[in-house]
Amino acid sequence: MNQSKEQRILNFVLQNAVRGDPCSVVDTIDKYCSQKEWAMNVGDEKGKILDKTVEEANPSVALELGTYCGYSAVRISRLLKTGARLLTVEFNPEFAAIAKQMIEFAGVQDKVKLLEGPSEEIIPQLKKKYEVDTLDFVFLDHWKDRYTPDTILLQECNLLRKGSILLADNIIFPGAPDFLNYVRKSPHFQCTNYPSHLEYMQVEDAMEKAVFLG
Ligand SMILES: CCc1ncnc2c1ncn2[C@@H]1O[C@H](/C=C/CNC(=O)c2cc(-c3ccc(F)cc3)cc(O)c2O)[C@@H](O)[C@H]1O
Ligand SMILES: [Mg+2]
Repeated sequence: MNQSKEQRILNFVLQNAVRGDPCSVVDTIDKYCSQKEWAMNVGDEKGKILDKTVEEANPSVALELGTYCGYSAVRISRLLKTGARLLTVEFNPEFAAIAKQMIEFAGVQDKVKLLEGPSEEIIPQLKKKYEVDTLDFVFLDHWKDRYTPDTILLQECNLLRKGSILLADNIIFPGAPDFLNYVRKSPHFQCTNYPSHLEYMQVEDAMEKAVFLG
């Protein structure tokens, strides 16, 4: 049975990156996906915006929606302070298996907890089952039509606090128009737009930061 693209990405990392070195894992995925096969990792240009936002948030507890191969989970967790943790949600079992191996190879498994299942099921479990009080940082990079319902769900579950930082990928391409509308019109969010480019391409894209005001 021939391999999936995601399996090929993982194999390239296992053969070319440095075990235990998250930066080398991130760089190796970018090398593969820019030179051999495109894949929907946030990439290095938008990744630098992600880095800056994570550093601004300096989170104790971070959430990622849409793990995929684990590129941004490795990218985020490499910046976390001692004792801080990232919860990342992925409902495709094949992708979750790839991401788990990617996270372990990078050596960040003690900082990252991969939660398998749909976000609308996982989010309501975060407080009781995963001992979350509130989230300091949320990275939205899953199906674009889920950004808004999940942002509403996070509020309904009391998972956001004054100053919680949400960062959403793909505001322009593929686009998340209803999310943009929702957060920009809401009195509960202070929004900032970060123009960039689609990963590995010269196509316009952007990220949106939405700070919860309580
Ligand atoms: C049910 C809620 C829910 N719960 C848990 N996991 C969920 C989930 N919904 C989705 N997932 C997982 O998240 C990942 C999906 C991510 C979706 N991302 C894009 O579609 C995207 C596309 C382009 C692009 C495509 C084609 C182009 F031509 C150009 C650009 C670029 C980008 O950066 C992109 O992020 C997968 O692992 C899903 O299994
Ligand atoms: Mg994306």
